[in-house]
Amino acid sequence: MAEQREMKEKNPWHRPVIICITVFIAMGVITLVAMAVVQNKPLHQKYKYGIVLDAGSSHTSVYIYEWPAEKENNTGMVRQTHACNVKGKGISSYAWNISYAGMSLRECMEEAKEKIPVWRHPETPVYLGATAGMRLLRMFNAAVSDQVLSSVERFLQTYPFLYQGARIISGQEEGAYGWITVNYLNGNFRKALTTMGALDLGGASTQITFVSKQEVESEENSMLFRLYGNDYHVYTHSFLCYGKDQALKLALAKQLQTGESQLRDPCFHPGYIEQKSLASSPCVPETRPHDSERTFTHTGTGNASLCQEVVKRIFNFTHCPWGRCSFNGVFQPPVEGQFGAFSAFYFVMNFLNLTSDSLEQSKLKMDHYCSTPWAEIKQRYPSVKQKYLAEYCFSGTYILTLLENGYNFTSENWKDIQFIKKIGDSDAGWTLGYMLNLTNMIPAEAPDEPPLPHGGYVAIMVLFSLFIFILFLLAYKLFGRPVCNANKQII
Ligand SMILES: O=c1[nH]cnc2c1ncn2[C@@H]1O[C@H](COP(=O)(O)OP(=O)(O)O)[C@@H](O)[C@H]1O
Ligand SMILES: [Ca+2]
Repeated sequence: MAEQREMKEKNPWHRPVIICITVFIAMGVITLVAMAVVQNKPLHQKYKYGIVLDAGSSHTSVYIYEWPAEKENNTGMVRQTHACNVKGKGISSYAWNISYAGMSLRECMEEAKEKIPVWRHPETPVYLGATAGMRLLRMFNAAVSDQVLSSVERFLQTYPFLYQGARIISGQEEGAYGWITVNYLNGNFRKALTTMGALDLGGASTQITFVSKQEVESEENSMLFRLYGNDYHVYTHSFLCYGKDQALKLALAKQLQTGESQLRDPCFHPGYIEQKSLASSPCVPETRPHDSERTFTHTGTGNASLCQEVVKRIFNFTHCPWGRCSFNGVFQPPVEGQFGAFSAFYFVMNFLNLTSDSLEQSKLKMDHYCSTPWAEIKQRYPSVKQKYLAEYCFSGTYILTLLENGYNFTSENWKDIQFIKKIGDSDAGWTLGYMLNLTNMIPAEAPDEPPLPHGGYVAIMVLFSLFIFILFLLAYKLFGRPVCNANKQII
């Protein structure tokens, strides 16, 4: 007994002070590793900002984007933090009131000044891109469209941001940047996944953009992007005058061709009656000289199938100089894959509750909706803007016709169209893609990334420290006593 006690006392592992020291060392290792790892993380995320103004035909929106400053070239980092709708109409409507075009942006730009930290103002880029409304104005009167752009330019330059220009973007750019936006936000580039097509419906133009495995026969519809180490052969087309507001003008002009002053229109609800005039625009050329403002009485008859016949007449399906066409002699390969349909595609289909219906169900619902009397519609939706409300029967029918007869979607692939407004926090639209491109934020080649994300690295370090600690304990249990026993045998 006395020998045993002596042995225990000689074995240092049996002393409580040594046990305590071991535990403290192990805990110290864990704490040190954890602290070193946490300390390596940047102190706090510093954000950078960018502002893009979408000067559309119907109105202007101001978008603010932010991204972590040290992750500028990592794709998937940019997100929309704020959107502001400019009151009033689009900048092209200031053609005869030019000095107010810039001033109209004041409220939203003041908001941007408040939302972005002051110290970031001088390095925050501001871009303005104008779309089909300004394209039409330029066709109508190039000098006036230049003056409108100068007015907004002068105004934007009074702000403390880094002004990067105001210009009319091409239809090709509008389509391509919309496609970049939806695929960037869905993380498709980073993961080298198959991409999603983009369908954008505005007031004055509409865009279709998707990756096609088939050859793109017409050069003007073909774009090549190298993003994140992958090549994308993209088909894109923008139809000027086929946004929903100009398409309505085309449909009215077609029906007014007979020269009557009374128009009985199946695309408007029964009981709808308004005095209107149809001003000539580059989309609706004057059919008769000296007849630039045709006034007429517009009455609704509410019949969706007849409306579809009217809408079909604004497309030319017979002339096609290529292997295959969408309409108006424009080449289009067969649609393939998933599509995101945004802006007015979403507003209209969402209002009509058609975002998750089949093509057949959508047509049946449109029959019912269009034949509902105007008085009942107004009563049912008292808070909806009357201009939108009056036009939803036309707009819904136009969308179904454009997608089915124009782009050749079928009952089978209708489910591949997702009507979307936002992806995460960011609106689907061309603006984000535009900014990503101009700031070179999507690299052509994939940058080298650390093998582990920061969180995973911390977890592994802590687990390893724990593992070492447990090994210490085990070693004590296993080797502490046997040493005594061995000594006993020798004795
Ligand atoms: O809440 C809504 N309901 C229906 N249509 C809407 C709503 N908000 C916007 N819109 C429509 O979306 C379209 C937006 O077009 P935009 O102004 O972007 O023209 P653009 O892209 O052809 O230049 C317009 O036709 C506008 O009337
Ligand atoms: Ca638009």
